[in-house]
Amino acid sequence: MAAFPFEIEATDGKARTGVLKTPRGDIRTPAFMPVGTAATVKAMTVDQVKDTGADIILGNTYHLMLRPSAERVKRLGGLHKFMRWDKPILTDSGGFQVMSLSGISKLTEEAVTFSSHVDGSKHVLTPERSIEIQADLLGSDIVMQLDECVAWPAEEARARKGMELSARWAKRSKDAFGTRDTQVLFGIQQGSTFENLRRESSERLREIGFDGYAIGGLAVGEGHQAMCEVLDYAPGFLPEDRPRYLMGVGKPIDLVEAVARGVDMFDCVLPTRSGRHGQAWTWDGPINLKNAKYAEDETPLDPDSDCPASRDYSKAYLRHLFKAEEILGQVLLSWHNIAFFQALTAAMRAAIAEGRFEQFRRDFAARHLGG
Ligand SMILES: CN(C)CCSCc1cc(N)cc2c(=O)[nH]c(N)nc12
Repeated sequence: MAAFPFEIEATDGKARTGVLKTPRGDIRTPAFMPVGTAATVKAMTVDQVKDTGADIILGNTYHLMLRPSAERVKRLGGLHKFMRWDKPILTDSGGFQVMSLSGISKLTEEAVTFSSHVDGSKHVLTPERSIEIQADLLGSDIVMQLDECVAWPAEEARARKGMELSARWAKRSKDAFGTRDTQVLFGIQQGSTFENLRRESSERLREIGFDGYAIGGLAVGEGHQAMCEVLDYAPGFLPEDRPRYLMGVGKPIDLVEAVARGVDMFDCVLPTRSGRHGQAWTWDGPINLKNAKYAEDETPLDPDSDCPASRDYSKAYLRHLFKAEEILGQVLLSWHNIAFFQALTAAMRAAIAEGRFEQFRRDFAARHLGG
């Protein structure tokens, strides 16, 4: 019996909508998880994040083990208490961030060893240590196995090596995690853009058995088209009665097209990172608020939104804040963008429940990409 029941309430084609029930609260799927890398969703308070409708946020093993250290977070009561977020948290296992953020790093069968991008200190991350950090020290609700995300493009032989290492680390992660009744462990499918490798990765993960399955190795530069081609088959290799989490994705159109192919959960830094740089995501596509055409535009980003950042502030004021490099601009636009991503997943959940997802998918693309 899985520790977290996953109840699929409706399907429409390959799209599903449901609820992942956890001790800290229900996660409505399709779900977008705001990224809270260093124990904060950047530029937002936890109350603002909650206000957007987010049911779960992401934390990061890599960042928190370096600063303030996982042991200190533990001494301070764990990640939920430390950052005052009492709903579910999913933590990534750290390997991906090591390869993309740290200085010198070495990857062997045993571990990833690397130097901190913060102070150059040396660190070792094994599947066992990553589980200890996530499950015992940070206290996250959804724990990710340690994996190797192979860079794109990859030769098949290289992709196979990474997939096989990740599968061996999946077993070590599961053995280290053991059985727990208030936390769950997700395996991560690898295999780059090779169907046979993705199938084999999935078979190995299913043999080991996980409470949920992530699709890794995408959103690494392959582009929307190539990602969708992998998603035409990759989700279907995973158990249909467990959540499927597409890591690091993505733009609004990526979420819609991935939901159409059977994905349930997403995380991406895009809404917060682009918000800090003046890009607002809307039903009509992204807009750059620094553009002079908004200088005296008194309309809000979305008058129909229940998010104050979307409903109550004029584009002219938001543009002013960015031109003046006022911190409030970054706060309001991060808040608006996260609220938009939550409104998008809520609209998809409703469309699937009402059997009209294909129409939603067509209408969204026409309006959002229409230009
Ligand atoms: C804040 N987020 C960007 C971090 C969580 S998602 C990071 C992340 C992104 C992508 N694209 C691929 C992978 C992957 O293959 N494996 C792991 N462990 N993490 C991944």
